[in-house]
Amino acid sequence: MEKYMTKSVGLLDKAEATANSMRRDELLFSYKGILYPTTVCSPETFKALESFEVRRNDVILAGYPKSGTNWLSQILTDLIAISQKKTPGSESSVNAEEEEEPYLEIGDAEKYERMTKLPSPRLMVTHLRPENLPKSIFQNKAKMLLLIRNPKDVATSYYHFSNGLALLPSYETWDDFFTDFMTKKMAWGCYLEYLSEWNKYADKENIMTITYEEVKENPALSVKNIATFFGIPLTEEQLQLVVERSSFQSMKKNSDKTHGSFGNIFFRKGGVSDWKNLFNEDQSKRMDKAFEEHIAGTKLGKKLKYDLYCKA
Ligand SMILES: Nc1ncnc2c1ncn2[C@@H]1O[C@H](COP(=O)(O)OS(=O)(=O)O)[C@@H](OP(=O)(O)O)[C@H]1O
Repeated sequence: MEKYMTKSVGLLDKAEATANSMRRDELLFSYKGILYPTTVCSPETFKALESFEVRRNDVILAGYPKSGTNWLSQILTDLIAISQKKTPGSESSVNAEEEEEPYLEIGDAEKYERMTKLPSPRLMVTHLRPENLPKSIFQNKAKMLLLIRNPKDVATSYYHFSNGLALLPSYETWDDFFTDFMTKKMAWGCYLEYLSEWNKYADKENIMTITYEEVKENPALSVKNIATFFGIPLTEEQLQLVVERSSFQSMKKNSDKTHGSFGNIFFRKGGVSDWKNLFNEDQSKRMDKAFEEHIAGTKLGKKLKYDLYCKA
């Protein structure tokens, strides 16, 4: 059997090879009204996920695609290592035997059985909407970090990602992508609906919401707050180490180890406001209107500071 540096890279490599021989209209399938990539998700896995038992001390990161989940996942991995008295990034902090694809809904249906053998705390990442997560997450009150990002940058990042990977439908023009983004044709569903659904959970005490923009603005304070939420004490030195290792430059530099040949696709620009290079005035107004209608007045809507990050 081939050996990959991480399970995720192996899975992605295979998915890309399969996707290369598929027609564009075969790349996504619909499950309970939401589209997902055929090469990495399946109805069997979704079915098996329903009865997965989440433990109270599992660490869960939820975020729509392109909201910075790889970034926050790196921060959480290091914080978990620290909580286990290991040095982040050291050989002893990684146990390849115990590794499982961290994205909950990605992989084969047997993964949940394998995960029952993993020690606590298990880190899980998901792009799913809350109603499609296993009920045990909410019943067992596992702590969850909900990551959100301004919708214009999410769309921009998603556009480049769709054209960078074979497993997602690619687009000849940004205009075509924008139309699909606004009409619910994205893998993992419509982002504004995602925000609206998660907003129903935003007041729960076991959920902490954080924005991509606030982590970018003040990474040290963000890491500190995340550690406090998960009950992980940190020395100043450990805090600096986590911040340093999770900077865009460090992660991009290290990406040949973590993401193989996909590094440049997952770590593209890592900034705020790149949307200004793609959106025309009309598209910008259309997003403003949709945001105003569906999200602006909600708790998550306010947290996104839309006027600051999405208006010229
Ligand atoms: N360390 C760090 N700092 C700042 N920004 C970062 C970092 N790591 C990843 N990124 C940016 O996050 C975007 C990808 O989001 P995801 O990781 O959620 O993508 S994925 O859906 O899991 O593929 C994508 O955003 P864009 O650069 O705007 O495309 C990544 O570059």
